[in-house]
Amino acid sequence: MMDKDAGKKRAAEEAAKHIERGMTLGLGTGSTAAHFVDIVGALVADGWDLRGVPTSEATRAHAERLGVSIIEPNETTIIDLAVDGADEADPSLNLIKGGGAALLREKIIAHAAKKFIVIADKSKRVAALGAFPLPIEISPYSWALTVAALRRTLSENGFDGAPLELRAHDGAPVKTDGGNLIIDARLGRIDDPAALEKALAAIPGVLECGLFCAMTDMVIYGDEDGISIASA
Ligand SMILES: O=C[C@H](O)[C@H](O)[C@H](O)COP(=O)(O)O
Repeated sequence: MMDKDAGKKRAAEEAAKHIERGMTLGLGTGSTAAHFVDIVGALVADGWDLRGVPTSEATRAHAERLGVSIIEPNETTIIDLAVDGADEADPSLNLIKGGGAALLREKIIAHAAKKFIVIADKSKRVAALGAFPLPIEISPYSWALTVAALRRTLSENGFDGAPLELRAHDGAPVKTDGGNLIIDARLGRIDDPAALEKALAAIPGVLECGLFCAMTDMVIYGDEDGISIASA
């Protein structure tokens, strides 16, 4: 059986080749991005001048433990390189993200970065997005109204009756770092992710969805035997 963690680590090592001294780095969230944060920490320990903009409180704590200087998102408008994991990636480099509930901050940072590299073990590579339930971050204010609007928009986009679940842990709704809620939408195959991303973004109360379309410069997949790269 493939050791997924070895693939994640290899992909992170390959992405680290794009780091240059003096860079401000967008630091992603999740088990794959954590390998990249480890490498950034090792470079800083070696004396490299690097700064990190974290996409979650978990990543902030991890980077701080390693001595990486943290830049608040409001303190810079320049992010040289952002590196993050993904839950699925298709051949056009469209992604589903948000399995770890960090999608809103991740998307802000990925969009702002001059270069956005995704790192993943090979199990994340899919022919079409959608087997992974689509995370949708919504405001807790009047969330029932937002979910009703979400159902209408999904129906108009060919996903009539798709099961929607409020993400919960130990019986309580999961709150994102920004205090929002996550709806996981079981859509099945998404033929036009860009159109769906746009439609979902138009719903008041939807803060972001986990579709990241036309944003990724490169996906680096790793497995035990090596890496493969898909570029835009
Ligand atoms: O919200 C979480 C992020 O989008 C993660 O990057 C994504 O879920 C992948 O996580 P992992 O690398 O742990 O599979």
